Amino acid sequence: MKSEKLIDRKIWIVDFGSQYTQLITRKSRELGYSSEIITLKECRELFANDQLPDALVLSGGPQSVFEDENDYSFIFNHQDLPILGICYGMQILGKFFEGNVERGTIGEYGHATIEFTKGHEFESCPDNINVWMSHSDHISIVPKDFEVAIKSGNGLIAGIEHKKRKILGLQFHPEVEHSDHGKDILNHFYKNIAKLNADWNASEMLEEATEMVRAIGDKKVLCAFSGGVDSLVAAMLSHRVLGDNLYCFFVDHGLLRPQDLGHIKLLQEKLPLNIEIIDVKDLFLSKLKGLSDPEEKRKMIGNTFIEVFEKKVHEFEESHGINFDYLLQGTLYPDVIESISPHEEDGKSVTIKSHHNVGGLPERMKLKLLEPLRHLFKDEVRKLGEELSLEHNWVYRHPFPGPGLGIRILGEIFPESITKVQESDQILFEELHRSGLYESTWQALTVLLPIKTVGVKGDSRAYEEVICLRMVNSSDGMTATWSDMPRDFLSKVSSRITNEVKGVTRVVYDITSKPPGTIEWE
Ligand SMILES: Nc1ncnc2c1ncn2[C@@H]1O[C@H](COP(=O)(O)OP(=O)(O)OP(=O)(O)O)[C@@H](O)[C@H]1O
Ligand SMILES: O=c1[nH]c(=O)c2[nH+]cn([C@@H]3O[C@H](COP(=O)(O)O)[C@@H](O)[C@H]3O)c2[nH]1
Ligand SMILES: NC(=O)CC[C@H](N)C(=O)O
Ligand SMILES: [Mg+2]
Repeated sequence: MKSEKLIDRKIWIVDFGSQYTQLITRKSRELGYSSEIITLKECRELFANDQLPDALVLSGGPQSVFEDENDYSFIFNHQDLPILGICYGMQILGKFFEGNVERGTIGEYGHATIEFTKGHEFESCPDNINVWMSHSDHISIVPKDFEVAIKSGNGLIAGIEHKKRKILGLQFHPEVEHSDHGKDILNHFYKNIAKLNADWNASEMLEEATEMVRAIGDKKVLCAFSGGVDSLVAAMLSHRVLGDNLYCFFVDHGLLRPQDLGHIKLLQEKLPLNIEIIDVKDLFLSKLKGLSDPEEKRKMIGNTFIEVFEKKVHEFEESHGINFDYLLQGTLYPDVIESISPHEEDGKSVTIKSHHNVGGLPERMKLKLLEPLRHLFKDEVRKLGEELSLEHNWVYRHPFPGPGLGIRILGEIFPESITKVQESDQILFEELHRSGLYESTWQALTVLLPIKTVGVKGDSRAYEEVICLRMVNSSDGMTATWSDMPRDFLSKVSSRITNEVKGVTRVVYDITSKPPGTIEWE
């Protein structure tokens, strides 16, 4: 379900299934334009209700226009609507406006040079630039009323512009990092062709998120509060509206690090929030006993979270006469995007991992979800945290997943394995802080590998387990590269872990990016 707020967005991006669609939103927002991804179906419904954006972007996509039977006249009949077609989106323009699209045989993948034609120079772009291509079909004859605006190094048409209307087609992907001046190219479209004004900034984001909370009225809200950036920002902005109607609960499932409980206690002391710690360590451990499959573990953790909150709801009804209407969570846009799919009506995409907080609530709970950050990316949430004047180190705290160490102990979870990860994690963070490297990586963690290797400790043979260090750089967790940490630091952490953590003889460093790896190991 889309929020009604969607119709206030300046730019809508119709998703045809490109792996880069999400980046178009990001880059547009970085340029200061509010934008949101929608499906073609949603676009058709909104247009049918006379709801139009200030500009529409048609994304790339894996299919070929030769197999596309959609009628796009509902879009193109709007003479004044600024439209940008990227890759597949440009081929849709080519077909609709009766140019010629040729089915590709070899394709053009990777870097290519492009050149702007005379009269079509783009602001802040030099004449020749390097861009990222990923297509096989191409436009061979420019449609009527269009001109070639950009040519590629190998003579193909790389961009077309309508002579009178505000329509631009690009065969390459300006949204990816590999395209030089990609953001300038998008900006040229928004600013000089579509004539939009930038409107997206921290106070606008805060106002919009607050409005979602205001809209629920005088209701009791149960907040799933982890102390992580997302739920902290969600709770603090909600508290300004809800005051005493907001009740925060922190679930101690026993899969936490020492730093997490410390952080919660500090927040309890320093914030105006009403935060209760629910100790359910034994419940979680008993539920997880015997489980070793990652998805089974994740689902069990997710369900147990719900069970714990359900009990709280009853307890408050019975003992305090308080009825909760809403569950407040720090769900972010990437979680929401993952559940949008252009291909299936019900919007289900392939499940890589079941996140503990997006499984939905059972019918019987009657709680509605309140997710004021559901339109934002992590770095935007951090900006909101700053706008709310929250302490810098709270806002820039590394993310920590809801299932906690449960997904950092591969296979079955035993109490001794929890201790090993807790202790190694503690050492890693002490050293990150000591060396001033905490903010040079986006997320740091240790994983326990349940395999034994031979080592030598104090002249005797050791046959013990392995700790893997993982540190990554990212902006929103959707993609990541491994952090190239200084050798001295890695060596210090490794020797402290093998010396101080019982049962660990070997430390390895994970040098896998995402994709193909994910950040967590399960
Ligand atoms: N231990 C917990 N107790 C209560 N709620 C939790 C707990 N862990 C996670 N949640 C809920 O699940 C949501 C998603 O978790 P997630 O880790 O993605 O966000 P976060 O903890 O708020 O921020 P961060 O990503 O920085 O760790 C949280 O916003 C919070 O609502
Ligand atoms: O709240 C959460 N519940 C989860 O179930 C979950 N799984 C992964 N993560 C965090 O999400 C980011 C991306 O992780 P992955 O690359 O492993 O999918 C990383 O920051 C992970 O720590 C989770 N957060
Ligand atoms: N990336 C794309 O949008 C590709 C469009 C189309 N599938 C092609 O191969 O040409
Ligand atoms: Mg967290």
